[in-house]
Amino acid sequence: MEDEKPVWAPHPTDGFQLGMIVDIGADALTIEPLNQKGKTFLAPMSQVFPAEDDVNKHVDDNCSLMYLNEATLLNNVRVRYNKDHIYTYVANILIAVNPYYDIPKLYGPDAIKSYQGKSLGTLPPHVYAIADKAYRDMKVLKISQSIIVSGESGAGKTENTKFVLRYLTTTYGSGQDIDERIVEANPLLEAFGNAKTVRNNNSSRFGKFVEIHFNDKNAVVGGFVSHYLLEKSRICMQSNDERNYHIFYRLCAGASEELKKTLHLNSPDNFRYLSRGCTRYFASKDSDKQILQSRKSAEHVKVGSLKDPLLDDQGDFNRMCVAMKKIGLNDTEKLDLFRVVAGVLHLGNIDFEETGSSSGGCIMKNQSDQTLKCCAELLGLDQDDLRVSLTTRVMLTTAGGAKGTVIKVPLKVEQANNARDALAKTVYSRLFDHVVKRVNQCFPFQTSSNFIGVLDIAGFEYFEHNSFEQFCINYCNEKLQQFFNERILKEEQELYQKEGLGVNEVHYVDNQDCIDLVEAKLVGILDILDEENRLPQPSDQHFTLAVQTKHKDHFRLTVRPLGYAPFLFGFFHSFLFSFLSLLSLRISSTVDLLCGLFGVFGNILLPVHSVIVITHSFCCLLQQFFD
Ligand SMILES: Nc1ncnc2c1ncn2[C@@H]1O[C@H](COP(=O)(O)OP(=O)(O)OP(=O)(O)O)[C@@H](O)[C@H]1O
Repeated sequence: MEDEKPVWAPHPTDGFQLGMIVDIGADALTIEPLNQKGKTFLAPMSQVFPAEDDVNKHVDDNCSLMYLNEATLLNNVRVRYNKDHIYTYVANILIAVNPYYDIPKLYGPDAIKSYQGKSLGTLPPHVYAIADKAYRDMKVLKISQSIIVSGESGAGKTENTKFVLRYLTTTYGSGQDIDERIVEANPLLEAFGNAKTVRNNNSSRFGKFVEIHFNDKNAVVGGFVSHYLLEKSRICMQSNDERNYHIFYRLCAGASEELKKTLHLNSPDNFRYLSRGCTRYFASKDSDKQILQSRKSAEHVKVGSLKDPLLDDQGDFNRMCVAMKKIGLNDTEKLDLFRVVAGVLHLGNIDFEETGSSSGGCIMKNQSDQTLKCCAELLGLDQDDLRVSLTTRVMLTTAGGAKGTVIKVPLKVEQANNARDALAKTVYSRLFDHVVKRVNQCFPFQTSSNFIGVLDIAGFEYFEHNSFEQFCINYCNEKLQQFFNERILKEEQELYQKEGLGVNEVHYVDNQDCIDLVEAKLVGILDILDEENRLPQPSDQHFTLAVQTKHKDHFRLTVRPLGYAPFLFGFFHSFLFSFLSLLSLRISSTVDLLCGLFGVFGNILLPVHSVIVITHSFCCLLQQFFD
């Protein structure tokens, strides 16, 4: 840091603030903020950074900053964001800050045309430039390329993924309807796999890897979508402000009277799987008027519709039907999909009660008879089979004279409720698998030379109540981060060394220990979990104890005192929930990763793969900084 020059010093709420160093202590600096003359504060030396000469100037690429540190980088992105330049490079990584409104002409046909064949850096940073670079690399190197889109919920991953797909199909498509089909598949996937959460009205609750395939002339010939980790818990339960998957509401709001009758539909608050969350529809002032009062929940009638410029349940239902037709689904297939969706809703309304007999089992409540009938009819099941499957479990005798005999053991009410919910989750997730499979059949290809893949998966998640799903998502993100570490930091540094470049070693947080904790053979959490699963009487307590014993004092593991533990759950299926509230894994943060990346990218060579990094935590920090 140079004398008499402003510095960035930490600010408790704003991230960083500009100030002058007025005194240097043993470990701390005394800072006088530029906008509060006479007021000073102490800041740790390691958290004070030199500022650029002109803090209002911005650069397209963070690597062009004179001083590369967390504060200059944040400031550069902030200044750009305020001018609607939402994209910034870090070499060939792209940072995107979600503008939450349509920036005029940013993605239009002229913009698409202008990025075609242009090297990175010749035009302002853009997601189209990354897509074009991937295409050119694929063409020149004859190697398939991948674009990783990473960031927290609501950061804009899915929107940017869609821009990449649109760019590639528009610019390098064959001009046939296959290009349109690839783009049209999105509304269908989003209807079944997206939901309103507290952070994002259109949150993808599944991860996907979309491949755009090219022939030997490098023209688009087809696509393929692989999907991961659909959030199943949402099918049966959502928090107050969240909703189930869009399709449920779209069907209730948009189905014709005839379809509504066929599917025995009603307003969302009549279904258990919808009524515990938010039951309002997304609608504009006009479309709200078109939805019949009888289809609206009491909450919707009282408070009004949910508002989002991109979402409208009734209109989206009609758009989805058009998209289904465009990608080749006929009316029968369409109706079959809707029948399963409605069947799941009716399944959730089935109730049980104790029989009062000595067997201790339960029966279906009389009032559920009609619901059972609808559900069985919609799902194509025999009513009695469904009733028996929900109220009993099958046991095979393994010893004695009657070895292999099937015995039906009656379930208690709570067990039957669990069986019902498990069936609903399985049916819906199989339906989602089917939707993806059907979408894939819509853009088939005979041969393909190479592909460009776009990975769009949920970023790190940490809620007040975390379930097994958060555990899996975070584990996946740790693996992704390790890939970054290996691919970008470690390999690049090895290359520098090999080539004798005198570049200082860049230290980064290695998360191998975190990954080992989860996946190591025998002692990893997943193996311990499998082991617990095999016990005749698995329990939360025993599992938690096993993890604690095997990983005493592990840096990544926080163990709550046992007396505090919610060991009330009697059934095995739920033990993970209590386990997760007992042990919290300290995950490596995306910000750590970014700092690692930014630390080295001033010197880095271009890697083969293009990478987009979108960080929401980073955006939150920025937001504070901006206010
Ligand atoms: N480039 C953009 N321009 C305008 N609005 C945007 C842009 N990117 C995102 N948005 C807005 O932000 C919302 C959230 O974006 P998106 O669904 O892509 O986030 P995400 O990172 O995929 O979140 P999740 O992980 O929850 O699926 C979008 O519905 C849209 O309203």
